[in-house]
Amino acid sequence: MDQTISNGHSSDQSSSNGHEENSQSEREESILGKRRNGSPDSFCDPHVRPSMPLFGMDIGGTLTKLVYFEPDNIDDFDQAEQQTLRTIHRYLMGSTAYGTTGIRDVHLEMTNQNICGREGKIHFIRFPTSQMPAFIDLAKYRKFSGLASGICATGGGAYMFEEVFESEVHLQLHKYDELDSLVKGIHYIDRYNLNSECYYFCNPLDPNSCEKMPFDFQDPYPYLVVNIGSGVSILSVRSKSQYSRVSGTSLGGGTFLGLCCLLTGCETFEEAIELASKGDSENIDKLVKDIYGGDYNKFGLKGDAVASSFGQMMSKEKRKSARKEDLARATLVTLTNNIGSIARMCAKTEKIERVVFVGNFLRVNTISMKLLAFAMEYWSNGSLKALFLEHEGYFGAMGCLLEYLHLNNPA
Ligand SMILES: Nc1ncnc2c1ncn2[C@@H]1O[C@H](COP(=O)(O)OP(=O)(O)OP(=O)(O)O)[C@@H](O)[C@H]1O
Ligand SMILES: CC(C)(CO)[C@@H](O)C(=O)NCCC(=O)O
Repeated sequence: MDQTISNGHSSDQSSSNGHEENSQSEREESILGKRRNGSPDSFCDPHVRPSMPLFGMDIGGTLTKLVYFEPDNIDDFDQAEQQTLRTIHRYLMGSTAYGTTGIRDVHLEMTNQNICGREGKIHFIRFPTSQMPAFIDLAKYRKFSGLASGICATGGGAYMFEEVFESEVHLQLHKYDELDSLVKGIHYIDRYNLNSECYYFCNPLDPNSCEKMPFDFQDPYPYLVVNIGSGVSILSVRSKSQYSRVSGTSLGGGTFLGLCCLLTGCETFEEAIELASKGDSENIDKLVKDIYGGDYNKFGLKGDAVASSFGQMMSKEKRKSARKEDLARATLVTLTNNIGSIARMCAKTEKIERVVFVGNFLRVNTISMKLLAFAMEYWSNGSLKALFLEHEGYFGAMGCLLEYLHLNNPA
């Protein structure tokens, strides 16, 4: 299969990086500005009906995320579309698990959505990108080639798998840039989620009273996005249509999972997080007090701060007594703190106070979210706020569908 995959075709994709045309941003302003949380306005021009079904797919380095808009009233469509929609409905809605690895995140489903004059629901589905050959076989078998609308796709895989989709499935991928899509998806989902999308952890410095609280993200600019996927991209977002990628690091969610598998023999992300939840990183890391016997006062370093991640592992004895749980926890803490530290420096350089952490690394991972909340507050003396979004890793997939609707349905 590798032989049939092309790496090319990227040159026709222009990067917007904050230089989107005004007409596009004004159009979006007028579209997105209309409604917040559930008023009956339509997302785009209700007179221009895109053909169904509507899918958006983000093919990432580790996970593929799929959003599907399911119209409520299937009887409104012509016969051919009805047939396709019923088949999709039977397959996708019949279950919450597909094969051994595909999952529909039912808790994230968005109801009462109005896209181009159609009421419906948005569904959120994910599977490992390593399963793409099986997905392509399924698409062939289920005759996805009949989908008049094609599939909107983003992420590196939109480029890598474009040719194989065309030659094997006879399906065109409409490609969109992953970071443009990410920003668009964040703005749409935050605005149109009937439940609160954005949250923070209050009292992050006190483990006994630290708890999740809703955050009003209505007037968010400027803010930093830290997208923790396989790798990490950091964006400075100045308005609905203006952003730039200010930094990134290859030490991301993929690094956590890769190192954890190596060090503990675990096989899945869920297993790695479960191990970490039972571990103690202080058995693995060297703390300031392990070096100073207490605080390093001159530069405000508390004795409990980590001086050297994995620093105890230079000792043979300590290596012998290291438990899998401790190693998993130390790996998680190391990666999280490093990302937090880079995010803090970017926020300082960009003179930004709100830092929004997204990406599937944060899935079922309250440990990292609380650590990031703590790190932002503690190391900035309370001037930075860590924010989180419920739809974690799905913004790119949502955003690329929106890009398609904008381009094809100018308001
Ligand atoms: N079920 C899962 N399987 C594998 N990794 C998972 C899972 N759930 C959460 N993760 C974490 O999420 C990360 C992937 O996040 P995400 O889907 O946002 O990125 P991606 O799009 O695959 O990567 P990139 O954007 O860098 O191409 C993994 O590296 C891992 O740390
Ligand atoms: C390469 C991407 C953008 C793919 O999503 C991501 O994995 C990433 O931002 N990696 C970090 C690359 C770097 O800036 O070092």
